[in-house]
Amino acid sequence: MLELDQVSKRFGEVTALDRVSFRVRPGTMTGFVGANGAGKTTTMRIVLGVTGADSGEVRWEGAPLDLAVRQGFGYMPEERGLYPKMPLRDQLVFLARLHGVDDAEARRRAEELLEALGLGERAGDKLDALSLGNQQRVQVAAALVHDPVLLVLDEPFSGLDPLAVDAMAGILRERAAAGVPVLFSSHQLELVERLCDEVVIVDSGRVVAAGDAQGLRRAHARARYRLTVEPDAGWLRGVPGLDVLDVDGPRALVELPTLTDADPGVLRAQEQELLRRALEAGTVREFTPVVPTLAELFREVVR
Ligand SMILES: Nc1ncnc2c1ncn2[C@@H]1O[C@H](COP(=O)(O)OP(=O)(O)OP(=O)(O)O)[C@@H](O)[C@H]1O
Repeated sequence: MLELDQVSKRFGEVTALDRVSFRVRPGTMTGFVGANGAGKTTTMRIVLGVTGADSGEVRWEGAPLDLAVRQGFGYMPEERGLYPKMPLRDQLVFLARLHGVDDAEARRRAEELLEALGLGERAGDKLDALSLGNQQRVQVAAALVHDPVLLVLDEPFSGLDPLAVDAMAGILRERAAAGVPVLFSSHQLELVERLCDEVVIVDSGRVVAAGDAQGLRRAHARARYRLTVEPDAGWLRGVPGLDVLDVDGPRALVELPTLTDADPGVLRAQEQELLRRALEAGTVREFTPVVPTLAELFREVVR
């Protein structure tokens, strides 16, 4: 497991990271989200040792990181760092060799990865002869070629078409399923929601929410319900304290004034009161809690 413990970093007057703490567990895909400049790249660079932290600690399996441990990590940096004029196979072999993999094994892995990424036939082509999406696949191959114990990827999905997104997602999922903790940053919240077990949300260098994606969506949002009350749900607009997000004939989407992780007694009382009013107003066909999307959670915690 990777652990960040109170990691802080300043660049002159700018506080890039302010006591950032979170964990990336074995076998999980963790999505790292935050607005531009929130501190994602800086965090990843500190994990990989590209940048040093001012204070705090990063640990792997409970021990502070050193060069040997970092050698075992796989990193896809934001500034894609491969050689445009070098054939794909040669780049991957070279990178694996840098990580201490012997030549025969490096060749075997390079071929296997290129095959798995649908680039087997392009192994002898130069990187700059490939489309952007295919270059991105090679970038991820470069992060994987030494069979890393941890994967850290900065925006691996940016610029990919839907098919390439699926291919990339499949590769990352497979690594996670093999027990590798996977941390990746993305601005595509629907994608993060679809792929991740855990999410970490940063805002201005601080972690504002972290943990199980489903649980966070529930805990950080206001209690929301889909209501269908025949013949018409317009009366909901007159209920004090109720936020009516949408009404369409008998159907409505409403929010109680309470967070879903508030005192369960308070929440239940508000729910019952709403239901009582609905039963008075007509025939209740539907009264269902609605879990907000990750994008909605993001807007709620990043203000
Ligand atoms: N080398 C540097 N020198 C000065 N300031 C820096 C440097 N690197 C990052 N910063 C600043 O630190 C803050 C965090 O930047 P960082 O690149 O980590 O954000 P990010 O979340 O990755 O953003 P994006 O989504 O735009 O990639 C920003 O205010 C940025 O301007």
